[in-house]
Amino acid sequence: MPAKTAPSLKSVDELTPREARAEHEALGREIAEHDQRYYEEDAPTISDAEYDALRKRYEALEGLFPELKTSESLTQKVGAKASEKFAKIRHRMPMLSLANAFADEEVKEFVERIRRFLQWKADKPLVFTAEPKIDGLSLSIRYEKGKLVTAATRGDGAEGEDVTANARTVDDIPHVLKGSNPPDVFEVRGEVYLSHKDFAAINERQEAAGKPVFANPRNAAAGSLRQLDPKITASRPLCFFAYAWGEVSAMPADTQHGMMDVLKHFGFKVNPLTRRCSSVAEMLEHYHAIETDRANLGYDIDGVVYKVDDLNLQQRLGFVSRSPRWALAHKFPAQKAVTVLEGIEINVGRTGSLNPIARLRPVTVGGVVVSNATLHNEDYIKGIGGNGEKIRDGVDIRIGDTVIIHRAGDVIPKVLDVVLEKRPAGAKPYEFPTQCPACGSHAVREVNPRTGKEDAVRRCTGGLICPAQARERLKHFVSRNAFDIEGMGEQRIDEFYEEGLVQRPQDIFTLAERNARSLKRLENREGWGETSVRNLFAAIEARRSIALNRFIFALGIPHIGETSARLLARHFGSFEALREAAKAAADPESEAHAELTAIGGIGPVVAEAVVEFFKEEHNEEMLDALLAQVNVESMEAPARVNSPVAGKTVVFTGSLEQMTREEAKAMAERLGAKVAGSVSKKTDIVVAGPGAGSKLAKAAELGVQVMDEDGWFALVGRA
Ligand SMILES: NC(=O)c1ccc[n+]([C@@H]2O[C@H](COP(=O)([O-])OP(=O)(O)OC[C@H]3O[C@@H](n4cnc5c(N)ncnc54)[C@H](O)[C@@H]3O)[C@@H](O)[C@H]2O)c1
Ligand SMILES: [Zn+2]
Repeated sequence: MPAKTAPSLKSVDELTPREARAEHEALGREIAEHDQRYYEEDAPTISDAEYDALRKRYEALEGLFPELKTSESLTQKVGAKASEKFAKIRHRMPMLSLANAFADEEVKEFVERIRRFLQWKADKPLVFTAEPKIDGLSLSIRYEKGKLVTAATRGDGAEGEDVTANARTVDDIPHVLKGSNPPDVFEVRGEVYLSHKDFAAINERQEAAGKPVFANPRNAAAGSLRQLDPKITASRPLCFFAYAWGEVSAMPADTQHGMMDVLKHFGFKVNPLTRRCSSVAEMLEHYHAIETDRANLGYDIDGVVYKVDDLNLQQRLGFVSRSPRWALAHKFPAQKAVTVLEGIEINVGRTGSLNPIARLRPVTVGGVVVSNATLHNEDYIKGIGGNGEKIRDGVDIRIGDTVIIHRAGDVIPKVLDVVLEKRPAGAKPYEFPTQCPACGSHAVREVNPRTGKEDAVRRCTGGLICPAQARERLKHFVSRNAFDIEGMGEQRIDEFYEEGLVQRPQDIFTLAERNARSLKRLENREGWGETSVRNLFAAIEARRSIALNRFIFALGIPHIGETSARLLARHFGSFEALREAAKAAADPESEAHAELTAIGGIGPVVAEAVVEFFKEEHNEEMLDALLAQVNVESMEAPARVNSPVAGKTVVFTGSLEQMTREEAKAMAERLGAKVAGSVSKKTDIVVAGPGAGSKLAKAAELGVQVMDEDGWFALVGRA
């Protein structure tokens, strides 16, 4: 979090020049930090409305103290510098921002200003276009002789990021201009955005993969376009609306709306809600119509953009520092409403997170009836969350409270504040459940061993038996490095789960038997035949016997990846031994507990997860049923490996050329070494390939033995 500027209690005109300078400087720093998060990292920490308020104050300071307005001022700048991660493209015509307005009155002033500037007669109509302001990120696409040659983000307006390969994966962006006679050079500009539906799907996938979710569709769109790997961009269904242009060798129209028709002609989508207006009243009418329709559009917009229609007049009007004089963004007010919190429900996510949902007395916000809102997490309700995730210090949220809800562009509204004066007598602090409402298992907040901090999210420990998580867990269970059942992909699991055929892991192994008995036979499924069914059953049969490490990994115990599974398998040799030890280790004073935590490579977090897993009665039942179906192969008691690296800790760094990282790791482990991710005093050997950086430096500093790949092979042989 940036240092929050203490909100000055004084209005701008009460400040001394010194105070103004100090505040201007502090605000500038704060805004720059938000810009960095928003433009560079695609992860803002404050809402756009809050950001706009900071900007407004900053501009007001410069308005009254013009000496603060230097060329370094943020009022002179657009966006943020292009990221170093990308190649740069210099814009032949700068990509600018837009002046903002919030009140209807400001729209009137905007039109009057333009009339004065052009000395336009009072009774002569002046035409504007009014169109939705799409909340995405702008992109400039250059076509030469009708062919797409480059695509760049706005960056700081002068220079953007080269995202050509990524832009080519967007369906709405033609690779070749359609229609006839495109200008030799035609730079098309517009907005890349994501629909609400696709945004929700992307976040679901992010969550399922344990990756951070995006705050809103804009960030998700920006994060998706600004990828170093165009394949990732291609997997995200980005959309594009064209609404402007940069360099054009021969202008094909002389009005804004005429240019929209041209863009359409060349194969672009242009927004259908664009209107021509010839008075302020018409502009405002269209603004309010769009505002009312906003929730039904299926994508985020954050206002309406007015533009002078006549391109000659646009030319005459020109620019003021960072925005054209002929355009205005009329933003929608943040949408807030007051209602009563009637209850709190806990929704269990696909990865076991317990998500609190506010049940609200239905209330209309911006034309939409809202009856649910997110409460984020336990700490948010308690009023102790960090990271801006709290309403106000120490203010908790209780059932019966009168609350202020906020519906921003995002899809899920949130509870923003509590009206404490209206708290009913006897309202009690909310007790967050410690058991999963979906399966009854314990729900815990993990402690990050590195920071010692509790995770904000409470998670169900039910794993495979929790219906809320079952599908994801089943997918993991059959995945490549677990049971690896051919023909049981993610989609099949989804189908079988929905049809009630496979809901628990053991069901997979009774599928053939049940099929033989049932009338509802797999052979009768659409697109299936005897052969496909036979193949599936054969694939399942082939896995009735499984290696111990794979079996442990397949269980999906939190924090047990392949490596820990292998370590546990090697240490205990059989599943029964592991199970017994884990149960005995429930007593933290026990020998078994000491033994578990002493296994090399198994830290306290993993040990705790193992203990928790075997503590659950549901898991025990599932295991009994599963073990009645499959044979878990025992492992030889760990052979004392006799190799020059046995018992040593090895770190691989840099790019390896003779083996993959995984191979290297497997090899070292086979030879009895422990492979670590970072260099510490405990490290014995660092194997460094080309490009090794900080780890190499650290090794030198600690005096750790360093060798290259050849050195490694010389030491351990090519076995
Ligand atoms: N929350 C944060 O931390 C944070 C930080 C930085 C910026 N922001 C947000 O970004 C805004 C400033 O960004 P900005 O400089 O891009 O200005 P802007 O978003 O207010 O307006 C300019 C942009 O509007 C877009 N646009 C969408 N539809 C358009 C249309 N039909 N015609 C023309 N342009 C259209 C273009 O991409 C253009 O670059 C702030 O007002 C704030 O809302 C938020
Ligand atoms: Zn559960």
